[in-house]
Amino acid sequence: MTEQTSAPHFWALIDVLPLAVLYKEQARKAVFANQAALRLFGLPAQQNLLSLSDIQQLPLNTADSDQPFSLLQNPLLLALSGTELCQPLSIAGQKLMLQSKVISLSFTLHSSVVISLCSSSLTQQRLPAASDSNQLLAELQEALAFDKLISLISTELINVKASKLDQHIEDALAAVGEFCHADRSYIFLFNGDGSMMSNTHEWVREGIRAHKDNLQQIPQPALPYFFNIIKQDLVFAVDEVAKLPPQASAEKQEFEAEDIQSVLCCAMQAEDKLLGFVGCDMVARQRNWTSNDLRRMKLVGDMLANALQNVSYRQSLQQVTEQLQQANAQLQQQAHQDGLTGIANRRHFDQHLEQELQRASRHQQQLALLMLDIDFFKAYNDHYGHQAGDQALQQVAQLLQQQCRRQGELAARYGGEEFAIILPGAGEKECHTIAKRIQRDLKALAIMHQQSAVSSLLTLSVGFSSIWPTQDHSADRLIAKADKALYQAKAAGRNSIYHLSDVVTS
Ligand SMILES: Nc1nc2c(ncn2[C@@H]2O[C@H](COP(=O)(O)OP(=O)(O)OP(=O)(O)O)[C@@H](O)[C@H]2O)c(=O)[nH]1
Repeated sequence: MTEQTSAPHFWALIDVLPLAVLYKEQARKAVFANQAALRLFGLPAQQNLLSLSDIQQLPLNTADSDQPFSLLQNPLLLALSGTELCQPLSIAGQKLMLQSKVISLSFTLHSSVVISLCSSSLTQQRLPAASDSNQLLAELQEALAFDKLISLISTELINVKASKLDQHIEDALAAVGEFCHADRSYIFLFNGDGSMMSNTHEWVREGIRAHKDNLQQIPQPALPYFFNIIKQDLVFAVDEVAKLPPQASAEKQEFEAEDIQSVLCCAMQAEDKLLGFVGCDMVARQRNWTSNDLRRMKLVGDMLANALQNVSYRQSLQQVTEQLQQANAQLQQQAHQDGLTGIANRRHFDQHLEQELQRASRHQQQLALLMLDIDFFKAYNDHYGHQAGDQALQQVAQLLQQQCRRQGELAARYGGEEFAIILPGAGEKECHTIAKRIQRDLKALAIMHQQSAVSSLLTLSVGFSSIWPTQDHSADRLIAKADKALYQAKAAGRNSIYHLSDVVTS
């Protein structure tokens, strides 16, 4: 017995009652049967914990025709799923009355179902009349239909996409509105600190006025009684708005302005956080809310709260993922970029040259490398200052970048005032043309250099090498070749273009 409850005294008492009792905490699977129930079903005294499949096997027949119940109409299963019943039936020819109640006991976290089976003669006066039986049947069918619909919607809601959430919420609101015979059902969500609420979704019966648009950002002081009750009790149930207490005058005024006669709201909580509430109104007539209405509303509230929470988790996860991806891309770019000039840095240059060498070797294409160095740059720095030197480096870098228009072409800062350009597919003639164009464009920028020995403007020297790469070619060899040509251009007087030993002065 200790398996299904933390209150053994309570069970010791129930166990010896002469009345047959079945008990199930809603969060647990097993159903506890007391001694009288076991005797009634002809089960051994020790088998006081029954599974749902044990329950299905019990010899239960209809009261009038002694036929076994179909699965969907089995009153024990209906009662255990939370439908409150008062129904005649027969067990082994004995006429009995089944009564079930959903209750909350202080020592259990969840509500529980208590089912009693007693001789129908004891409850003769409470037996339903023929018309009541039809009513009972209609209620049962409705309860069943509601449970089916809700389990369908909740299955859909488990992994609902943000784009489909609104549709599913509206379906759930329509279901709860219909099954609670309400005229309007809705969801309100609280803002971050719970000081304001807004109507986010609404369902209205045909002919009933919608109010959603007028119910946005309602502050707590506007409806203080309602805010307090829903936050403290998690349920706000009013059968007759006219009978609201004096301290609820603001609420009464608001409800009357919306022609509301009865209201039922249940909090939506996720992980102990109050997200908002789901509720419904009676407009055309007044209604005394039943425990079934409350159960349905709670069920829908829990379901929607979970769905809203899941979608919000997934959205924030997606947001964080996107931020991380952006930060990663930025880091990646920074790792490949020269801080001063913004063009490729030496690390990027090395990787790119290696890739292009392999590609050129695979496709048997030429690959050219230009090395470019500003002339008399120390003198420029000394004369115009380091900051002006930085600006000149940036201008040159931009100019070189503009030369790289085709796929695979890359301009990089090789180090200090030395730059490099990788030109896949370029032969000597093309390299020379590009080098000339660079010198011409630099001249057009007209960066003054009074201390230069070759010109009054900033100039640069170029060395290049163009090869047909094979497996044996290494990046180091290509760089060494272009660098040697650059050295020769410098030695030959600067502001020159050199291709190994062939000097072509500008
Ligand atoms: N402003 C600035 N100057 C730099 C930077 N990196 C290197 N330099 C300077 O570039 C100058 C290079 O001087 P050298 O290697 O003597 O060459 P040079 O004066 O250009 O002479 P040649 O190359 O022979 O024409 C040095 O004064 C460095 O301080 C930089 O990021 N900013």
